[in-house]
Amino acid sequence: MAQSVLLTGAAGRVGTAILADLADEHEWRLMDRDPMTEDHPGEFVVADITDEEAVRDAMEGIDVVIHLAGDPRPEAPWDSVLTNNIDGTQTIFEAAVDADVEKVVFASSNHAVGAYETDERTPEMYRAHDDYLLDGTELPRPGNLYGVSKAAGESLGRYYHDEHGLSVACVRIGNLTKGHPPIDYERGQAMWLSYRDCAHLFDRCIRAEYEFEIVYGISDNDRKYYSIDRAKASLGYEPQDNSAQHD
Ligand SMILES: NC(=O)C1=CN([C@@H]2O[C@H](COP(=O)(O)OP(=O)(O)OC[C@H]3O[C@@H](n4cnc5c(N)ncnc54)[C@H](O)[C@@H]3O)[C@@H](O)[C@H]2O)C=CC1
Ligand SMILES: O=C1O[C@H](COP(=O)(O)O)[C@@H](O)[C@H](O)[C@H]1O
Repeated sequence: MAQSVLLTGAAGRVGTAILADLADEHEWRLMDRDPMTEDHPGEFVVADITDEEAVRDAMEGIDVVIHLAGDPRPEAPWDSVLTNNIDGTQTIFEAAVDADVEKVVFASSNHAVGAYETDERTPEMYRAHDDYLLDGTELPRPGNLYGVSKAAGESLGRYYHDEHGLSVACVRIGNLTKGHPPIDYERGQAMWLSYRDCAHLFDRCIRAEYEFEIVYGISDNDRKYYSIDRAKASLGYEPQDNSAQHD
């Protein structure tokens, strides 16, 4: 059944990947502080996620929120991630609860756990023969302030689930690259997320039933150091791509 979905950060890369495959699958309300130049489904709201009134208006009649908007730069400074990623995400969760939204899907990141990639483990952990695997049950271990902001977003999700009953899925997205895995970048190949697997994974987050989940968002790469078992079991994720097919 088509659901009414609010997609924040719709004009960005992840939003573009989602809409490329799912434009006709759901009823979309798109939100971004930058207007979208290309054709898009549904209505488009130009607003900043830190504008509480605009967010509350955009939340009306929505079943599911996919929250992508934020500063995506691993090197982003604290004032930006505090405003856009932490404060903005809290505004989204609070408004979602007040509007009786059923599910919020939060775009977390590999950088929430980046510091597990120690000098002792790398680069071996990026290779197919290495069996080191994070599965989503480990504690956050950010390697930068951007990663701290993503760990904070996951904690906000846990809180809004436990205290307010919201269904929350946090997707620790790997490296979304269009067409092919990153070239000459072993780490990026290990956490590659193809555009079609990205759209499929977020579609599963819209459709599946869950309480609170943290899953890794990568394709079924031979090199992987993130398990996709939880995404398969709790969401029904069935990725089709593998960076090894592009070697
Ligand atoms: N692209 C990737 O490989 C990965 C992305 N992510 C996360 O996924 C989300 C989307 O990332 P991308 O699409 O790659 O980034 P992007 O920069 O291409 O898109 C982000 C969009 O959010 C909008 N935005 C930013 N701050 C906003 C605000 N305060 N209010 C309203 N709109 C705002 C921007 O205008 C932009 O269109 C981000 O939260 C990022 O941290 C996480 C891991 C990997
Ligand atoms: O969270 C993110 O991760 C991806 C991949 O990280 P990188 O360290 O391999 O660049 C990054 O491209 C993206 O911008 C960021 O939001």
